[in-house]
Amino acid sequence: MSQPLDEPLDEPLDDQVAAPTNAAVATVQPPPDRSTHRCGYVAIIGRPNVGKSTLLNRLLGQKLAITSHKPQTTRHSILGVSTLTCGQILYVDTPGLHQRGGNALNRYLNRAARAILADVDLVLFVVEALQFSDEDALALAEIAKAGTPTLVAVNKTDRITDKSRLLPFLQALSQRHAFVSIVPVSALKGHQVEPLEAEILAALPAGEPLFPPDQLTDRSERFLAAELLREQLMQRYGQELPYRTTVEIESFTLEQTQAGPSKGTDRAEDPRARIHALIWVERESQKAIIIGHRGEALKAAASQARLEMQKLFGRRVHLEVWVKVKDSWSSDEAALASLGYGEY
Ligand SMILES: Nc1nc2c(ncn2[C@@H]2O[C@H](COP(=O)(O)OP(=O)(O)OP(=O)(O)O)[C@@H](O)[C@H]2O)c(=O)[nH]1
Repeated sequence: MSQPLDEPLDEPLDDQVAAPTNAAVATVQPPPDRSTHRCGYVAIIGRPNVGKSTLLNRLLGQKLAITSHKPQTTRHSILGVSTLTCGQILYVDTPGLHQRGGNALNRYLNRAARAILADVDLVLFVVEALQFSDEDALALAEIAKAGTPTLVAVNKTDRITDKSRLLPFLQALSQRHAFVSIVPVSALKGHQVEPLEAEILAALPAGEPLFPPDQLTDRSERFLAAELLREQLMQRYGQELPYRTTVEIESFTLEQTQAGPSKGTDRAEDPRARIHALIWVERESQKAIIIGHRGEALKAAASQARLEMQKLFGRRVHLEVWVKVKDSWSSDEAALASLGYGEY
């Protein structure tokens, strides 16, 4: 059984729609010598909810990774490409390392984070100012095991009114591991992000760019569409329900909205994306909650997701969303693999 939306969610294109460009360009002064051009992979690691995805979006200068106030929003690693005048930084956002290793999804998330740690040039370890929990210690233990050079971003400094409290925290942190450096930041407010970026760049090996300068990610629009819909589920529904859901893009096609070039230009209009998405839940009762009274809840979520997709893709989007029940998808390894959680 599936539930379509009453009406298509196809509204006029927002004037603010921007193509995915890399707005972080030229935040660091280029060194005169071209041979110092740097390029490398940086894994963003930390416990759930510490602000990894928010920091990645800030470093990229635009939203790529989804965020919410709930822990474990990130389930897939995602590559964000930041092309600067004197280097290219390839950020890998990872699912938060966590202790609750219980079900198949959690085991998958930990495996994913560990595999990435061993395979990058630099680790950006994100912790929260004045907080160092058992989960942070667990993440640091994994980092130490991998032996990769590590820089720390001490995030959420905007929450600390008495900044003098930070110094002893930073000193204690420096005793825990031989970090390359420790930089206090606020990903939310954008404080100290440029000095952090300069430190990251300086710690990368010399090398030519691996991606074209206008490429923001290696992930497809299809993948990003699923993530943007899942973000709405994380942000809008109760504490537990989002963890019992996942999103699958059943079809993603591009259709030309006009036969020839747009009026007054010699360029054909960008093709519109036509997306059919499935939201998988584990029980009929969850399906009813996702859909809401007369479909209002689902319609609001899908409508916002569609606007976010248009912003990221820089093209019009027609989105149809259906909700289906798949029993215990999150605890079954085979079901996980069928939903795209099979890389690690
Ligand atoms: N006050 C404050 N809040 C922040 C900051 N950075 C992130 N947050 C908030 O912290 C919450 C979690 O942020 P995310 O970026 O989703 O965290 P994450 O580490 O990617 O989370 P996981 O997906 O669980 O791994 C969100 O509500 C953010 O708005 C910050 O610098 N200051």
